[in-house]
Amino acid sequence: MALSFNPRLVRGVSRCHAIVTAKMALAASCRDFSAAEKSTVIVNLNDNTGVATIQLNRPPVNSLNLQLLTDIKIALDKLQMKKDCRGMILTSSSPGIFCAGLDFMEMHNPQEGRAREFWRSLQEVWKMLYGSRLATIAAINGHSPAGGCLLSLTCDYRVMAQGKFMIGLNETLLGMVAPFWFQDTMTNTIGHREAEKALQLGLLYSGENALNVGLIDELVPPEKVMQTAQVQMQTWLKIPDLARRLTKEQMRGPTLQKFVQRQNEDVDQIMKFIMDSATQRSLGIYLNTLKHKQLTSV
Ligand SMILES: CC/C=C\C/C=C\C/C=C\C=C\CC(=O)SCCNC(=O)CCNC(=O)[C@H](O)C(C)(C)COP(=O)(O)OP(=O)(O)OC[C@H]1O[C@@H](n2cnc3c(N)ncnc32)[C@H](O)[C@@H]1OP(=O)(O)O
Repeated sequence: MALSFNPRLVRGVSRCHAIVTAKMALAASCRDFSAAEKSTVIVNLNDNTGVATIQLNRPPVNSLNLQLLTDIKIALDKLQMKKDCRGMILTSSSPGIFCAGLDFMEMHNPQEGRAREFWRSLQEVWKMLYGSRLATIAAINGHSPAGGCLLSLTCDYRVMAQGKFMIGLNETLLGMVAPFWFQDTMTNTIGHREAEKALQLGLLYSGENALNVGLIDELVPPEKVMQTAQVQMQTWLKIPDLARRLTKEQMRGPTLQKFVQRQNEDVDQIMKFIMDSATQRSLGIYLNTLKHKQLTSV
């Protein structure tokens, strides 16, 4: 079985059971494309529809560490090389949490070499997703702060689960500045004025408010998130691939070009920032706040 769990992190047997059940249900018409035995993603491609699903599978919160980023990249590489794959739905195997953003363990007192590799992997995953030839839909089945929000923003369409879930780029709450390409992705989605507020205040939106500002496209009951994403995917796949893809390239091209020009500079800036003792102090304070559950949404 292609699942590996750290028992300390798994909250109950029911979650494990749900994943196994979901895998069995998909097995009939789908091929398993998971990167490796211990992969932190579950990947399936439905041969009939040409639609793939990538499930983030790193309990308890799918925080993005080097391994998860690497596995996402491998999965995307494989899918994009398959001619018959036309669409991809990005979701989580842990209902209630889409993705908690970057793994604090990669950010808190890191080794510089590892930190560089980590940041380059994040850049690579963003670039691949934002420029993907596939039609992409985020099925946001839970909380989606910071890097989780960024992942969903790379997709062409976002469906989110109703409930007490939060989504947004909350970097300033951590005493951090969302890099320019996080900011650009946000601005391209919700417009300059709303992004200015969202980014400076580190706003975490409720589903309703995210819908109001255009951060997500649909808000549905949790059990309907996947189904809604699949129905929506049919709309995107009705459009001839080449026309849709070239339009996406033209719309996103300037953002991607700006990114490529400044990619190395971005790594250097992030390294300077993350290796600084004041940053680490402020991150330590945030981690302490997190333990006491003071995060709220607007
Ligand atoms: C090398 C480069 C490094 C840094 C780059 C520097 C600068 C760039 C600028 C900024 C970029 C930032 C992008 C980010 O993504 S930063 C991450 C921001 N994420 C958050 O603020 C989310 C924090 N988490 C939460 O709010 C909640 O956990 C939740 C809402 C997602 C889920 O709440 P729950 O109540 O369901 O679960 P918890 O009990 O809170 O968590 C369970 C468990 O998981 C741990 N955890 C949560 N989030 C993270 C995380 N991001 N990384 C690692 N671990 C995380 C949490 O501590 C709990 O652990 P324990 O069970 O207590 O051991």
